[in-house]
Amino acid sequence: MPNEQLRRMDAFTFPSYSIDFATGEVLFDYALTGPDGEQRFTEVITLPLPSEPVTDATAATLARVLELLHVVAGVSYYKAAAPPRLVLPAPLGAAAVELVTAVYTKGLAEYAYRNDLPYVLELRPEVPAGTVDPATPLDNSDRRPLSAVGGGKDSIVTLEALRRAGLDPVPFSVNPNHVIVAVNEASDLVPLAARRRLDPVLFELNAAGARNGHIPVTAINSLIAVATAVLHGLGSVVMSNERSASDPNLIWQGHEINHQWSKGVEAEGLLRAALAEHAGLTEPYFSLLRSLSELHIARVFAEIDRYDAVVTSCNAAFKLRDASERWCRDCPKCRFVFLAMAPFMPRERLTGIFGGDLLADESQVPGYRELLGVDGHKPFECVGEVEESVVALSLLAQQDQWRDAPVVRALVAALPDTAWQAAATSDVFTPGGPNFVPALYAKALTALT
Ligand SMILES: CC(=O)N[C@H]1[C@@H](OP(=O)(O)OP(=O)(O)OC[C@H]2O[C@@H](n3ccc(=O)[nH]c3=O)[C@H](O)[C@@H]2O)O[C@H](CO)[C@@H](O)[C@@H]1O[C@H](C)C(=O)N[C@@H](C)C(=O)N[C@@H](CCC(=O)O)C(=O)O
Ligand SMILES: Nc1ncnc2c1ncn2[C@@H]1O[C@H](COP(=O)(O)OP(=O)(O)OP(=O)(O)O)[C@@H](O)[C@H]1O
Repeated sequence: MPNEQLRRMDAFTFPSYSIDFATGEVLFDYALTGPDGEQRFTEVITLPLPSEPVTDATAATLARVLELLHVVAGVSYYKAAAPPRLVLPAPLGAAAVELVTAVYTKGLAEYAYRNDLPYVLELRPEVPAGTVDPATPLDNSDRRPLSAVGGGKDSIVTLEALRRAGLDPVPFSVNPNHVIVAVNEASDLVPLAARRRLDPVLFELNAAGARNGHIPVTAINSLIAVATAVLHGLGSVVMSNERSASDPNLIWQGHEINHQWSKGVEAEGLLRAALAEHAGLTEPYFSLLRSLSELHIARVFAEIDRYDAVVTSCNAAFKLRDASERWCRDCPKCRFVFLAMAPFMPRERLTGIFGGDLLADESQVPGYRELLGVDGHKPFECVGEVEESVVALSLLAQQDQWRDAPVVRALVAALPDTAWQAAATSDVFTPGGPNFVPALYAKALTALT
């Protein structure tokens, strides 16, 4: 469909969804509609099947989770045109509507900002009139947790915290690539995996110049994880989203623009409330690392060495096409994670993990200046706060192994006195902020930190 026609689309709808219990295949249909006709999409998600037959009660709860996932996963296709109307397929309760509204506004805020589409920040879904039958309550909170694994340091810390506390986690990933497979192998735990296939038509539209941009992928992966946990009779889905994920990159048109919005604590609360209301799940989902800073997580990770040969936090390794093998060593996330780990491990170990020494490479200085708040705003990436980078740098400046590294010297010279004063009183190693971690799990984290 030509781009001009896409731009004239006036509504995004959700025609149908279905699940096949023989294959685990879930089909989600979407449509962009407008004066020139419609553009249909089908996303396919394949859930891992349990060995036991699925009971009616499980199928009913699963259907409720999939109803939420159908609507949330639509963001990938909505964004190809960003029409003014978002027309939901069925009545929803207040908490579910709040989640959906936030996913399409706050979750698409970076996309709205980069494409200069301020109305997306104000989008309100049209909800069909009617009531929703109350969900049957399901309390699986005493079952084995499903631990989402993204291949990076954060989910490794969570997996190890749960394992060491005897909680017997089941690693789980959506579309595990070779990095995630290697992390799971290093863990010696038996993982579950779901497959997610975006409609190839989306890539054709992208190539032809359709609107494109960042989407709240963690909200989608999280609901796929909850669906898998329900299907397998497992307990809570445990995420590894850190404190700083809740902090915005910038303010635009009076709205917070946060690249990591669906990793933040607001999204976590909305998802939990929607799952409780719509699916009856009492303890479905939380982030174990919510109260920790990235720097704190890096310090904990340094105590664990069984994943050194495989851990990869760089997003370039997770692209659908032309992915890097492991760390690309030239993006904000590589720079930040290198800086965050450096104070807590021998230089040789760190350069072994990354395949190179970023603090020896002066071409990295401009990127590090952004992370340290000297230039520009916090990059649109999964990186910690400026304060965390400054604290890491101040620790490096005190260590013989790093003090004379060219990048460390250049950055120490670039930072104003005020930044050092802020670092000196920083609370980055003091857990804090709101979280939803149940008491049993909080103990698992405390034991590791
Ligand atoms: C790997 C990555 O960072 N991808 C972002 C990148 O996409 P790119 O085109 O370079 O590569 P692909 O990921 O292979 O995607 C191809 C196109 O497919 C569409 N798409 C992909 C996944 C999806 O769920 N829905 C989609 O519509 C999209 O049109 C792509 O062009 O740039 C894109 C545009 O800015 C980003 O949307 C891609 O981000 C992925 C969705 C992704 O998985 N990103 C995570 C690594 C990520 O950014 N995580 C955040 C958490 C953000 C959150 O709130 O959840 C983080 O770690 O901070
Ligand atoms: N493919 C995936 N399948 C399931 N969960 C995922 C996937 N990718 C990321 N996640 C989860 O989403 C959350 C955010 O991902 P993120 O990439 O920030 O974390 P990570 O890979 O654990 O660590 P790092 O921040 O070091 O990259 C984490 O809880 C992670 O486990």
